[in-house]
This record gives sequence, C-alpha cells and structure tokens, in this order.
Amino acid sequence: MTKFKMAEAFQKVEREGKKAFTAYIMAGDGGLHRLKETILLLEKSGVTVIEMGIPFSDPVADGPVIQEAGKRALKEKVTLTQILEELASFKDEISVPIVIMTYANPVFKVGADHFADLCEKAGVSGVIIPDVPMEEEEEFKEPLAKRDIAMIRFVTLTSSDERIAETVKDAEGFVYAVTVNGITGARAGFAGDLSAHLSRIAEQSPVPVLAGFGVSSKEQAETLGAACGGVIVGSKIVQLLHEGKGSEIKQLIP
Ligand SMILES: O=P(O)(O)OC[C@@H](O)[C@@H](O)c1c[nH]c2ccccc12
Repeated sequence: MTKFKMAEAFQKVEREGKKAFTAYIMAGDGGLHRLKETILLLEKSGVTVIEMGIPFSDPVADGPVIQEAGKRALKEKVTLTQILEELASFKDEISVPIVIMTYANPVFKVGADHFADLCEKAGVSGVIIPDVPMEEEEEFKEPLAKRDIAMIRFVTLTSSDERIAETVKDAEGFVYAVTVNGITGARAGFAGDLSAHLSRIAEQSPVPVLAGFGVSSKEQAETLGAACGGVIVGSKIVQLLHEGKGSEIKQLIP
C-alpha cells in the first residue's frame, strides 16, 4: 500500500473538509483470527488510518488499557512475523492504510531488513517505533524507505522549537504529536495552550500532524483536530473492542 496510499487517505479527508481519525488496535487481542474482522469494522466505521500495535513484553509507553490488551495478545502467543503474515493474507480485501506500531526489540529480533520486507508484503504504509529517537532511526528507516514505507516521528509537549523544526522538516507519513506528558490512556482534560502548540507544529509540517494520547471522545477529537490534521485514539477503541462494543466506534469520529 505504501506511504502514498496513506497520503491519499489524508487528502481525501481534507477534500471532504474533515480531519483524519487514526484508530489504534492491539493485534492479537481476542485472537489473531479476529484481526481481519476488526480492521473491516474500523474501515466501515470511517477511520482514516489504522495504527496496529504489536504485543510486546516491555511496552514502556503504554498505559494500563493498552498494556492489558498486550497481555491478552501475548497469551495468544502471536509474534510480529505471524501478525504481518496474517495481514498479508487479506491485504487486498482492505483499503484503509495500516501503520505498524512496535518497539525496537521485536524488530531487532527479526532484523530491520526482514521486518521491512514483511511490512511490504503486508501492504503496510508506515511504521512507528516509539523507543527509537530520530537520531537512531536510520537503520530502521533505510530499509523501509526503499519500499516507500514511512517512518513516523514524534513531537512531545517538551520538545523545543528547534527540535520541533528539525523533526517535522523531512517527516514522513504524519507527525505524531503527543498531547500529554506520560503514558497512553484517557485523560479528563488537556493543557490550556495545547491547541496553540498543535497549530504551531502543523504550520511547519509538510505532512499532517495528528494529536494522540488521552483522546477518548468525539468532542475532544473535534477540539484537537481543529488545531491540526486530526487525532489518534487508542485506549478508548481497544476498550470498546474488548467489551464487544465495536459498533460504538463510529460515534467517536467527528
Ligand atoms: O491510548 P490513547 O491515550 O488514546 O493514546 C494512543 C496510543 O494508545 C497509541 O498511539 C499507542 C499505543 N502504544 C503506544 C506507545 C507509544 C506511543 C503511542 C502508542
């Protein structure tokens, strides 16, 4: 599918006067056999991009809801390779772009080049590796770039202006703007100057800036999305899917 497919999806929402909505799921939660139906449900619900998490034993940035989902998925004994092979088996039946979110360790285990190969065969558009800072991204990025797969970068609330400028300069796919200090999971509210922070980043970025961490309602998605390219929702979606309430996901999309 490549990063161009993701760019097209962003252009489409823009043409429609809407904002991007990225849904995070934990692959293997509920069993790997459920992956396809979950992706199709999200596609039907109208999400722009799916961020697919790979279960990992030491998920440092994950909040409690995502951690629990990761534990459930690990119990199913699914591996990075199995997940990407499963995705490859039905990639022609889905049209929503997929971004893989994994930590550095599982990638090292299979090798960065082989990982990129598996991603290509699975039709993946982008990759997020939150424990790899920009300074160390090259060995992951190079094999992905050869296959037109984007390596997504983060900016945080504590990033300096210089850091933000450097991060967005040649950013690929989208920029992940972290909206809170800490781990993933629902929050009651955000800093008062968050929207200003997001628009400042969005003004400089050649690719959409998506706000994520703590977004769990349509209202929050609307408010934050108004300041940038859209939002990423994780814990709320993982929770709804786990509770068998996947049909409510469409109500989160502005
Ligand atoms: O769950 P939240 O608060 O809606 O945030 C999205 C987040 O879960 C998802 O993007 C994600 C899951 N694990 C991560 C690790 C690092 C960065 C981001 C993530």
